[in-house]
Formats: sequence, structure tokens, C-alpha cells
Amino acid sequence: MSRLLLVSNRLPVTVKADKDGVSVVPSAGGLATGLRGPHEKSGGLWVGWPGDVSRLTPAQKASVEEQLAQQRCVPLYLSASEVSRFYEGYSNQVLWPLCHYLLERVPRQDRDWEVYRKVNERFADLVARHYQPGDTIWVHDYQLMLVPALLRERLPQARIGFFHHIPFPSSEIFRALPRRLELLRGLLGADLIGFHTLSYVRHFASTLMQLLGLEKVGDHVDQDGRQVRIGAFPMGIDAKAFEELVRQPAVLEEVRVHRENAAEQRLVLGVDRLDYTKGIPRRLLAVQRLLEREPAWRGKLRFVQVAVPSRTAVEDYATYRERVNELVGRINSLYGSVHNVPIHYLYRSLNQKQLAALYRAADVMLVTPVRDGMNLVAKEFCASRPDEDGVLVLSELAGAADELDEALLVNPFDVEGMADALEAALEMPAEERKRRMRALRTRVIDCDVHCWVNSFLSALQATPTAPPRVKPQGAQEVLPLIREARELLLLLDYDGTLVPFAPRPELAAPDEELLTLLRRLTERPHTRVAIVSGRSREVLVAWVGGLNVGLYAEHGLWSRPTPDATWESLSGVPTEWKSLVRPILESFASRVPGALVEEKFASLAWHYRQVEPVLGARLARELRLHLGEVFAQGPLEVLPGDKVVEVRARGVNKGRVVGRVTEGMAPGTRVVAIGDDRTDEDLFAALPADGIAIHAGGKESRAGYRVNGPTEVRRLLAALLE
Ligand SMILES: O=P(O)(O)OC[C@H]1O[C@H](O[C@H]2O[C@H](CO)[C@@H](O)[C@H](O)[C@H]2O)[C@H](O)[C@@H](O)[C@@H]1O
Ligand SMILES: O=c1ccn([C@@H]2O[C@H](COP(=O)(O)OP(=O)(O)O)[C@@H](O)[C@H]2O)c(=O)[nH]1
Repeated sequence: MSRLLLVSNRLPVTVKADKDGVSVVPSAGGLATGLRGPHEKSGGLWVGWPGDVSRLTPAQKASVEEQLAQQRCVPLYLSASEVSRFYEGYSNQVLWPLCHYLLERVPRQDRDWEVYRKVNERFADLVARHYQPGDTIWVHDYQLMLVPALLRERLPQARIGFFHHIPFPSSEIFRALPRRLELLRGLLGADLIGFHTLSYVRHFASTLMQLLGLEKVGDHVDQDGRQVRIGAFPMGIDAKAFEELVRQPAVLEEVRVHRENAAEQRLVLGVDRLDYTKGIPRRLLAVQRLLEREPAWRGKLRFVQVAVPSRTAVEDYATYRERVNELVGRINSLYGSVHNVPIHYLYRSLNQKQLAALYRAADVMLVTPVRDGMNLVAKEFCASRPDEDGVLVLSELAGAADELDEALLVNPFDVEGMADALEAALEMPAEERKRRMRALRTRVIDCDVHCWVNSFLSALQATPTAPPRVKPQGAQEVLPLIREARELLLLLDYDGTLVPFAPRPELAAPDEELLTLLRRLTERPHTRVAIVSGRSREVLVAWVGGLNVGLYAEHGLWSRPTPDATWESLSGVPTEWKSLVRPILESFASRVPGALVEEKFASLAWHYRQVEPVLGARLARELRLHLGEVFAQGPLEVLPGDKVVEVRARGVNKGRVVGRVTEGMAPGTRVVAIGDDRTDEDLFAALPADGIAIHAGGKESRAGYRVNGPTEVRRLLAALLE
């Protein structure tokens, strides 16, 4: 097992200082318990913020450092201003509300971005300093979204995973962020990006498509010549720990006390950080509504709400606290008596034992966030019920709802509906409670936190490490090799390589600069130039036919090695299939504005460059599937290109050009091929052993060299003339 470097905003410890000294106590949270084993076993490190240590004396600080080192933790200290602007500011006032669909809470000023970026850099620097070749790095959560790319810059070969613990919102929400592109590119530095649910994966994929034009194919997108995998890994809890807790005599005694205090009453429970995403006010209103409309429940309900203080320096949290306080006061004064109040509100944090006792004692657990990445409390409740009793009422907008569908699922915005669900839970027959709880427990126990860690880490280990990366200037490294060739043969793709993509295929005609460059290359001593394109003969002749270059049209179906030669075609290539395929492509083109069908001699292409990106990619996938089903074993090939799906006779590909063009070539000729898409990979694959393949762009490629696109291709070619 490789050494695991964990990176999260908070270290999995709490620093406690009292008159007896200072201690660093391991946290009991899910992340901490799940990762502690692999982290320690692998001899790894955990990098993060140990919390506010500004009030400690130098001696206490030294002791903290020592204890952290013993626990294999590396502290990153945040200054007061960083806490305010990185943690409370950009992380919790911009990213947190936005990812929870609460756009109106995002401040109008983007004032904390710079500090967010700088702290992310500090994290990356610190991790890079501790990195050893072969380590696996796992970065956690929205506070550190830039860290994967910052690490990739520093450690191109590292294996990097990222897990996003909160919802990834719809692209329509994410696009509202002024820094959306920086954040997406930050994440794309990882080899694997994990989310709790498939809908977050979907949202992320459509955001990549909308904002960066990146298409997720299968489980990955291509970025800078690497594959970035994206997947759903629902986080679990340490179920065994809760099961064991609720069997301890001391905990069972606490359960008995809770039940005794609620004698003749039903115990309803809520446990949350005091966060505006947790839906506490509407939950309270649902309790109020039930008491209002069903007088029989008055005096018979005890609703215990634990609200853990959280992010108290953020104004929205303080306002929310006041709102909750007021509501609790109002409901208690409406339905309470001298002896009894319906709502028992605790603004404090409990330890795991205390929580487990409450979970075990409750008749009904209300988990009704208006959005929640996962919500571990819901799972902890189930794990604490070996008696197979208790009813879970769960918001359908919590990630946990995807797995826990035997809960009573509710819309957290529908107060009346939640009151109905609460009533149904209170009245649910024992047999049904058992049936549901048994199923819930099976899920929570089977898919626990260890299973989450293992599945993420195995997926991360299975990702190929980044190929030796040649940065854009890698082309400079190849330049001497090309220059010193005694004889040079240049095989150049056209679209996306010599010219950038135009909105419509016919608008990509060569400009004067390109024509001059090509002409001068043909005049360079000992140099031959050939254009190897998917374009038709007619287009190539019209655009570059006047130059002394070899032309290879329709992916090598047609060849005209010199301007005075006649066009020759590969023999036996069928074309009669076109009448069958054309109507299919046309029907797809008619379904969406901007799509068009291009016809060539032995191929048909469905272009969607001008189609809205998400829709275009979806239709292209559908078309590929459809054509694949119809012509699975036939004589046709369906090729996904850049914003194009091309259908052509099997076996016609750019690789076939190489044999023809190198025939009779002078010994020692260096063949250099430059191209940008899948069709050029055939060309690269067919090059002689000492041939040089150069990929123009950021896709995955077998090419040993890489430049950034047409501008850099032209620069490279121009350098051959110097
Ligand atoms: O560190 P804090 O600012 O005090 O906040 C506490 C944590 O809250 C968030 O939890 C999320 O992760 C949970 C586990 O994956 C998930 O169940 C929950 O739905 C999320 O909201 C946050 O993501 C953490 O970074 C915070 O430490
Ligand atoms: O008084 C409390 C209340 C909650 N928790 C823990 O806080 C975590 C809350 O995680 P969840 O995913 O439900 O929500 P988050 O607070 O991370 O948004 C759970 O593991 C709880 O056991 C706790 O330790 N003490």
C-alpha cells in the first residue's frame, strides 16, 4: 500500500487547553475514524488546520506540535485574517451557500477570493514538501478546490484524489460563481473526483460541458493529456462503533433515563449543526402544525433538538440562531405548560455516547435539511437501533436519501407534508417500523465508512498515473530533433491543428499567414509536406491545392501525393450504405438547432459545434449508440471526433496514409505527424519507430509531444524556417 497523504481543512483532532496543560485529542467524526486506519497503516500524514491556537503559550504550542507529530498530523496554521477570509469568508459565505442552492446568501463582493487562492497554495506547498514519490494524495472538500491543480503543477506524476463532501449544484447555479472556471480547473488537477451521489456527478459533468466544453465519456474527461475520473462514492459511518456504544451499560442507562423523562410521551429527535441548510425552522413549524391540527398530540410529544454551535462568527449563522431561538420560544409558549414544553432545545455539542443514547431512545428521528451533501446523522440513527425500532423521517434533498429510501422521505420545504410524515411515523405499526429499520440498517452496516474509504482508494489506485508530461514548451524540446533531420516529412492534420475550429466547417478556410507558412515549408530544403485530413478532396483542393503539398482526403481514402498527380482511392471501399445512414443523421440534425450533416464520398458526418453543448453531447451519445446498435458488426465505423460523429467504411483511417506516403522515402527521413483528435491517433500509431507524433491540444494522446493548439503548431513550424 502506498503512503497516504490526507489533506483537509481541519485536522481530525481537537486541541484542548486547560489548567493541566494542552492535549491533542483525536476526533470521533466519520472522516477521522474511516481514514485513521489506512492513514496510520500506510505510514502516511494528514495535513490540515488544527484550529485556533493563537492563545497558546510558546511552550503549549511546542507541546501541540509534538503531539500532532505523534499522530502523524502536519499542521497548517491559519492567521486570524485567513480564518476570517478563507474559512468564514470564501469557503463558508460563498461556496457553502452556493453549493446548497442558496444563491441569495452569497455576498455581492468577491473580496475573499485572493485569500482563498493563497491559502490553497499554502496547502499545496506544504503537501508538496512532504510528498515522496509513490505517495497517494487525497484532498477533501470545498475549502480546498484549487489544491488538486496546484499539486499537479508541483508534482506532475502524483496520484491525486479529491472528494467533494457537499452537494455539487446544478450547472445553472454553479455558473453564477465569478470564479467558476478557476474552481473547475482546480478540481481537474485530480486523477479521481468523488461525490456522494450520482446526481452530483451528473451536475458536475454538465458543468464541465457547459463551462469548459469538456465531455465526460464513460467515467472520465480528458484534461491536459490525462484522464480525470469522476464517480459517486456515498460516504458511510463507523456503524460498528455505534452498535457497540448502544450495547454499553452506561449508554443503556442513559437511554432508560431519556425514556423515563419522556414517560407517557413520544420522543422525537433532531441533531444538527446549527446551519441554515439543516431546515430546522421548517421542522419546528411542522411540529407546531401537528400540535395545532391534532390536539390529541398536545402534551404527548417531546421534541429534543440538539443544535451544535457552528461557524458562529458568520453573520448568517448568528441571525439563523436568533430565528431558531424565537421559534422555539413561540411554540413552547403556545403549546407548553408549567410542567411540560414540547420542544427541548439544546444549543451545544454532545459526545458520541450521549448522541448514541438519544438515537437509541428516540421514537422518531427528524432529518430534514433543505440540502445536505450526505447527512451522517441519519445513518448514525439507524446504526444505533439494533432493536430494529424507531422511524427515520428524511429529507429527499439529503444525499443520504439516495440510499435510505425505506425512510419516510419528505420535501423539507413542505411544512404540512412534514407534519403528515411525523404523524405517520408516530402512528406507524411496530411491524412496519421493524421492516423499514431492518432494511435501513442493512444498508448502513454494509456500506460503512471503511467500505467508502476502500472503494475510493481502490478507484484512485486504478487510475493510470499521469503520463510523463511534456508541457507546451515540450515542443521546443522536439524542435532540435526535427531541425537536424537530413530528410523531413511533415504529415499535418488540418482542422484543429493548422486552423482553429470555426462555427461551421466551411468557414475554416486558410488565412494568408498559413498559406505563406505552408508554401515556405515546401520550399525548405529536404522537406516534404502532406496534409492528412478528414475533409473532402474538393475542399482540400480549393483551400491548399495550389501548394506543392501532398493531399490525403477523407481520412486517407483519397490520395494525391503531388499537385500534378491524379486522385487515387483505396480500392473496394463501399458507399451504398450512405442512403441508409443519411436519413438517420438528418433526423438527428432536425431535432436541434445548429446541427448539420456533411456528406463526403465515403463518409457522412453529423456536426454539432453550434449546438448548445450539453444537448449536443447528449444527442451525439444517443446517435453513437443508435448507429452502434444498427451497424454493430457491419462494414461501418462510427467515430466520435471533436463535436462531430463521423460514419465511414471500416478500415479507412489516417494510419493507412503512412505506408503510401513513406514508400520509396529516402533512408533517414524523419516523419513528423501533428494532429489534434482521435482520427490522428491512427496516424500516430502507424508512424515508423523513429517517427515523431505531436498532439495539438489537451486530449489524451499517444503522442510523445504536445503543443497547445493551432497557434503553437504554427509557431513550431515557423521555427523550422529560422
Ligand atoms: O468544519 P466546519 O466548518 O465546522 O463544518 C463541519 C463539516 O461540515 C460539512 O460536512 C459535510 O460532510 C459530511 C460528510 O461527508 C456530509 O455528511 C455533510 O452533508 C456535509 O455537509 C463539511 O463538508 C466539512 O468540510 C466540515 O468540516
Ligand atoms: O452534538 C453533536 C452533534 C453531531 N455530531 C456529529 O456531527 C456529525 C454531523 O455530520 P453530518 O454529515 O450529519 O452533517 P455536517 O455537520 O457534516 O454538515 C455526525 O457525525 C454527528 O455524530 C457530534 O459529534 N455532536
